[in-house]
Amino acid sequence: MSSAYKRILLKVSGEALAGDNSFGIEPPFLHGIASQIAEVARAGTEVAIVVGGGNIFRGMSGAADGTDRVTADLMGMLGTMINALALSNAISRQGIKSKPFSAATMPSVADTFTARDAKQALEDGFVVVLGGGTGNPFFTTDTAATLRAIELECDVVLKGTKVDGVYSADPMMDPDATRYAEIGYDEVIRRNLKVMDTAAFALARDNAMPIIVYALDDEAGLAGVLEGRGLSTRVGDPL
Ligand SMILES: Nc1ncnc2c1ncn2[C@@H]1O[C@H](COP(=O)(O)OP(=O)(O)OP(=O)(O)O)[C@@H](O)[C@H]1O
Ligand SMILES: O=c1ccn([C@@H]2O[C@H](COP(=O)(O)O)[C@@H](O)[C@H]2O)c(=O)[nH]1
Repeated sequence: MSSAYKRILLKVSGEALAGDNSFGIEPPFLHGIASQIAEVARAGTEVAIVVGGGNIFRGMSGAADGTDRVTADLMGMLGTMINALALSNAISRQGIKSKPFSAATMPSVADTFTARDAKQALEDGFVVVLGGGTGNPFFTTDTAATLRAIELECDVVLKGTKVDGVYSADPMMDPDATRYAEIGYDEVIRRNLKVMDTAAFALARDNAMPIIVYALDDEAGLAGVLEGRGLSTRVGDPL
């Protein structure tokens, strides 16, 4: 296997960890994703991961149910930490060194994220799994993924999710939606395509960080997507 990328930032959707359920972590899905990550790491690509938390708690829905937004977002960020611990452990069980970091200080749980320490861990051959999002309310793990990719000088963000790319409309809602093979940052923002939030796309644009959106259950797997096989959409400046 050969990949054009030396260091990648993989965003793993929290919802994908729940598999066919709407909540929690399903071990076969967790271990399937960990095995794809281990394959890529074994082949020499440095991998940093940001995990979402949609399978545990989303701040917006908590706030809609009456919890104040800041508290609800803190709960959401803690949810991503649960996923980060689970994924880091699953990667270690594949025989690949992995270290979780937390955006919030919780020393008995994980090292606190600093770009310096996370970069050092990557250079030492660890897959780093970054929980707690950006550490700030009113953000998402998509923005955290883009931010960390820039801080860690990654070559690309891979957004692994339930759909196989960016569509003209939400493909879960509109069966006539069509997939883009490639789309520019400004167009994805102008068309308000919701596969990632606008803040994440704007940060990526301003720092020329390319994003590849693909389905975590793509047959080609993460390794194949990195080699340009499988279905995906590249968001970025025209090649
Ligand atoms: N134009 C679009 N193209 C593709 N997907 C879209 C589009 N608009 C909305 N979506 C939806 O965006 C979803 C992916 O984003 P979402 O933020 O919900 O998930 P995630 O960030 O991967 O999950 P989590 O919050 O659990 O980590 C897809 O499942 C899809 O239904
Ligand atoms: O930087 C961040 C990242 C996340 N949150 C909260 O966590 C949940 C889960 O994250 P998803 O990106 O939706 O998977 C999110 O709904 C926010 O409530 C945050 O506050 N700040």
